Amino acid sequence: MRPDTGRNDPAFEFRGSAAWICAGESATAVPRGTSATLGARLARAFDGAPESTIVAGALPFDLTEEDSFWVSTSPRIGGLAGAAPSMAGWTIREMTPAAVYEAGVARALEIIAAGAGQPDGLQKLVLARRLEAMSDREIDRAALMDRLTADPAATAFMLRLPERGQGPRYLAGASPELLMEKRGDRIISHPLAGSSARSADPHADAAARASLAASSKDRHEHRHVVEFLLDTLAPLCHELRCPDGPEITSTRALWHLGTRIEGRLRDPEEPSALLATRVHPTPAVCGVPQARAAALIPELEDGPRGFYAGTVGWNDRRGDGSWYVTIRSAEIEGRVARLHAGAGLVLGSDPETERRETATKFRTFLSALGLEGAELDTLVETMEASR
Ligand SMILES: C=C(O[C@@H]1C=C(C(=O)O)C=C[C@H]1O)C(=O)O
Repeated sequence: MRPDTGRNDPAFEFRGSAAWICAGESATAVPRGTSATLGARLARAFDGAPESTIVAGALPFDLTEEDSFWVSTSPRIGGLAGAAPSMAGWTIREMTPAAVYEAGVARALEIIAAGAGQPDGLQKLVLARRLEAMSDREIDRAALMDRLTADPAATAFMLRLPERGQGPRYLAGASPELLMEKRGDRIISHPLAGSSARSADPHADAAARASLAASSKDRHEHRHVVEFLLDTLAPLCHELRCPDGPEITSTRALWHLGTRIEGRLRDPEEPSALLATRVHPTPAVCGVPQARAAALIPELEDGPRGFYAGTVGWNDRRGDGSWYVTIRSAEIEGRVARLHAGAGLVLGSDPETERRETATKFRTFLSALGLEGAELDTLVETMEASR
């Protein structure tokens, strides 16, 4: 059953495994700007607004580019969703051919190898590739949102973006990664890094889980993210804790290494949207050192990330809210969905394995588009096999 969100096309909508929140009738756009002015724009949006007001939005990967925010004075909030109507008729184009992606990975690995042992050498880089899915009809966003909700391990989102002249544009996805949640003075971040494809065969699935748990390469990849978050959050918190090592978490398509980090803020007044900008971009989507990685990404990728690998979320009057890493996502414009997927590279990564990982990561959104079963398996296998 679909949640009764009151309207068919809200400016924003988030659905988790147990609750949903979406814009009411009165959503208006927050004036656009970059993260440098976000605090002031949030304050203005909440100034004199009713208690129930919520601001929701998306921050791009590159925080010097403009974000996209909505304010709703009468958001609708409720308990659970469900079901998945079917969709059909897709043409898929790999915008980043396998060979181009692998060449980018190989180049990044050379840079990592050349910097090994040097204090400011590149240690980790997340490289993404692109895919376009074109439907033979206008994409049914309500059906898509229902299908994105199918995985209880992820939070589904659909958010209207500024138009670019080809009609309404949306950011949609099912993110399994919590960047920042704030309730009062308590914060949680649950980074993921280190991945392995799941399998329909229970034995193969258990083996994939076990080999991820034992993989020192993946643990190394993961440790970068946790260390970055602990270092960034430490000055903001008077209490900060996390388990000694990562746990295994999963979505329907992937096993991941994950670590739940919890803290108590020194300044509980700081809005969750701004806390999200402080920790973004983590090495789960960028790299180490951060500035070096952020400069290399546009050089080594074959197109701009836009809102991919940024963050989406919402923020209420008290500053409480939840922000998710914009992955397993796409931009939707008319009949076209533009997908991105990336993989973290460290010393010891292999270009072909990383390319396979991106194919698996595309699976989440492609299955939400209605591609499933043998059709989806064949598509992902072709992507894995193509050269
Ligand atoms: C970059 C993506 O995912 C991120 C990278 C991961 C990895 O490299 O193992 C795992 C989870 C995410 O933090 C993506 O899905 O596009």
